[in-house]
This record gives sequence, C-alpha cells and structure tokens, in this order.
Amino acid sequence: MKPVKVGLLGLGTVGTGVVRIVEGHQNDLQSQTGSPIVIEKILVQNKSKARSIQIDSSKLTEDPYDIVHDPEIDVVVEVMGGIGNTKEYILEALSRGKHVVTANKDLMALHGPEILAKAGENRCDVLYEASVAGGIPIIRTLIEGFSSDRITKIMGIVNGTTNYILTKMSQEGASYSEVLKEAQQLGYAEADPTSDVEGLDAARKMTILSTLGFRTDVALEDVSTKGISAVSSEDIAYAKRLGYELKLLGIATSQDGFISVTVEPTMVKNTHPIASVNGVFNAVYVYGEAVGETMFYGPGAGELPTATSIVADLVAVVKNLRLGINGQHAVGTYKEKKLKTDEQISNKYFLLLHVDDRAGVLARITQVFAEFDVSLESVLQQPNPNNPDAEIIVITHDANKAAMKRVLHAFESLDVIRKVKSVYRVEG
Ligand SMILES: NC(=O)C1=CN([C@@H]2O[C@H](COP(=O)(O)OP(=O)(O)OC[C@H]3O[C@@H](n4cnc5c(N)ncnc54)[C@H](OP(=O)(O)O)[C@@H]3O)[C@@H](O)[C@H]2O)C=CC1
Ligand SMILES: N[C@@H](CC=O)C(=O)O
Repeated sequence: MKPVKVGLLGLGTVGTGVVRIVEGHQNDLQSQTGSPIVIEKILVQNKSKARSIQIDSSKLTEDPYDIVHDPEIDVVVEVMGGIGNTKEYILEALSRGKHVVTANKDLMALHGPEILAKAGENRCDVLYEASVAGGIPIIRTLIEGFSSDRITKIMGIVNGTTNYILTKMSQEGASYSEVLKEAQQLGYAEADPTSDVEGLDAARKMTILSTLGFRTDVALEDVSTKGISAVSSEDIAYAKRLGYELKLLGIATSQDGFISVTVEPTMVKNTHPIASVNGVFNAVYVYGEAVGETMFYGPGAGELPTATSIVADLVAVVKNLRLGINGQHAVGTYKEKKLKTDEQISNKYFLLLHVDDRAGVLARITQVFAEFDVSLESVLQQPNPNNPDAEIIVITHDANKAAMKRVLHAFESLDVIRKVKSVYRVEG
C-alpha cells in the first residue's frame, strides 16, 4: 500500500511523543492499517532549537503552509496548541481535503462545531481523542461505547497539572508554586499554566465531554468554573482531618432534560475511589441510566500517554482511508440545550468560618442556615490556633445552590462572622 503522509504541526512535548510512537511502533501500526505511516514534515517555531529526539532537519519547517498546502500530505496532526492561527491552518487543511487529528481542547471547545462542519463539507475526518484526559480513550468511549445509553452524569479529574499540585500539597505539604514549576518541567502544564490552575483547561474538557455525553451543544460559557489558585494548605489539612481529599472536579449532570456543568475544587470523601486518583492521573466517571456507574482511569497528560491517543486517531483515519469512509461520522441531531437554574442544582457544602469567640455565636449562625432552609449534617466549633477568634466548620446536607448563595450573602452582614474563610462543594 502507498504510505500515508502526515504533516505534524508542533514538535514539543506531545509532538515528540507522536514521532517516537509512529517510528517505534511502525510495524504494529502497519499491520493494523495496511499502510506505512510517514511523518513527512514538521512545523516548529524555531528550526535551530535543540530537540530531545533525532530528527532529519530537512523535515522541519517554520512555514505552516509548507504542510497545509502540500498536496502530498494526507493527514495534519496538530499539536502546536493555541487558537487563532491554529484554527486557520486546520480550516485551510480541511478545505484542501486533508484529515485532521488534534490534541487541542481549547480549539475544539470553542470552535468545535465550525471545524466539524468544515470537515463534513469536505468529507474529512477530525479526531480529537487526546484533547481530553491524555491517554484515556474517553471520547471514543462516549461516542461509541455509550451510544445505546442515556448518560446522566460525568464526573472527573480531567486536569493532570492541578491534580499533580493538589496531590503533592496533600501528601508532602509542598508549596503550590514549587509544585507548579515541577509540573511545567514535566511537560504537563499548558504554555500558559493559568488555564490549568484557574480551571479553564478542565472547563474546556468538560465542554467537550458534556457535549458528547449529553448530545447537546454545550458551550464553554455554560460551565461554571473555579480553579485551585485560592486553595490553601490549611484547607487541604482540614479536608484530611475530616476524612476528605480536595480535588479539582469537573461535574456534569443531566436530569429531566436539564443540564449543569461545573469545574471547582471539591471535597471528596476519602473512601470514594476518585479521592485516591493522584499525581498526573485523571479519572472520569460516567453514569448511564442503563449501565450504572463506570470509571476510566489513566495518565491525563505527558508525552507518551497523550501521543498514544493521537496515534490511535491517526490509525482510525488511515483505516477509514482504506475503506473510503472518511468524514462519514453520523453526528445525528443534538437535543435542545436547557441549563439548570441555581434552584435546580443541589450539593453538599463545606464551610470554614472565622467567628467571634463568645456566647451565642453558633446559634446565630445556625439560625441563618435554618432561615434559608439549608439543613446541616455536622457543625464543629473550636479555637482558632492562629487567632484569638474561633473557627466553625459546617458540612451541610444537600442544599440548593440558590439557598447557599442566600446564606453566604446573609453572612456578609452578620457581625459575629469575621471571615468566610473557605466554601467547597462536597462529593461522595
Ligand atoms: N502536554 C500535554 O501533556 C498535553 C498537551 N495537550 C495539548 O497538545 C498541544 C501541544 O502541547 P505541548 O506539546 O505540551 O506543547 P509544547 O509547548 O511543548 O509544544 C508546542 C510545539 O508547537 C510549536 N509551535 C507553537 N506555536 C507555534 C507557531 N505559532 N508556529 C510554529 N510552531 C509553533 C513549538 O515549536 P518550537 O519547538 O520550535 O518551540 C513546539 O514544537 C496543546 O494543544 C495542548 O493543550 C493535550 C493533552 C496533553
Ligand atoms: N495541561 C493539561 C495537559 C493535558 O491536557 C493537563 O495538565 O491536564
């Protein structure tokens, strides 16, 4: 069979992994697809930069159109990241009939519908398994594995960098900034790690997963997002003392046709399996009406795990080429999107309050919860080890989000409360 020629946009952490797997597993790939896969050209920013693998320098280019306009290139693998130029190169490649494999969740979360429509018009494949949860094949699983079921909840740790940071803070008492630097050196973090730590990367991934899982057009703005930059070692220590771990969780639910998607640091009971997903590992729980609970676990970032998903997509494209069925993914019709209101969202909450250390304080605080119909599971009052005031730790029963907002608003004018130190959602 004639070789399938690939143009690689990017030779950083993931691009390097793609070259290693395509070259190292060539025979296995060929035996599955029937065609040799050749990386023909590679786009980089700087051709003279030192590389961690040996590359024939004649393959490197700094001009994207050397790849996108090359009639010999069959598939463009995009692992350069970014949105603006990258979108333009991908659309141009599709308009020239090239198939696309990408790891770019930013692009797919923001412009997925436009890119997929362009692919459809040109009978091209666009596959993006590596864009969510690195080495875990969760996208194919949602599209194919769960096609017969109705998914009610998707819950996961979908950002390796923040999970790495929270794990090191919890297990080693390491400082936030020190561990972030390590995650960057290991190639887990995004070029701008703000999108990891502020939850945006996870929100983009949850946009993709909930769109596929609930078969409705979820937009990034629909995801309520909070990152981990305000999480303190004190919060983590409290969580541990009470039998919880703090994790950045993406949670998407669908009930009676209404959906909600959130990303926020969440206290997870330490007996729940997701509490022991540590380091760069990701885990995604999918709950289906018929199947019940399922869990997918694996490395969420890094060179070879991410490249595994990219090359699996490449194999799928090449198999489709052999069968002549590229671009024939049946998208079906999406359901109308209906977002839950705060009144329809129900969670347990943890609150840490710094309060005056005097008689009657606890009663005034519990009265506010009662006034807004938020029932309490446990309340603990103790001296604050660092201040003359006291601490009150509250865990609520399931309460609707609107009621919790009213409680927090009332606390702002309650004179016995010095500070609402932390508020976290509680899961499990
Ligand atoms: N790292 C990971 O674990 C994961 C990453 N991803 C996604 O994969 C993509 C790539 O990530 P990663 O490999 O970490 O990124 P890197 O920053 O390590 O690599 C980016 C590569 O793209 C090249 N590049 C960047 N901008 C341009 C440009 N404007 N023109 C030409 N070349 C350019 C760089 O060239 P040069 O080498 O010359 O600087 C570099 O080779 C991103 O979309 C990311 O979100 C997805 C899952 C996991
Ligand atoms: N920065 C991301 C990389 C993979 O998508 C992460 O940390 O998960």
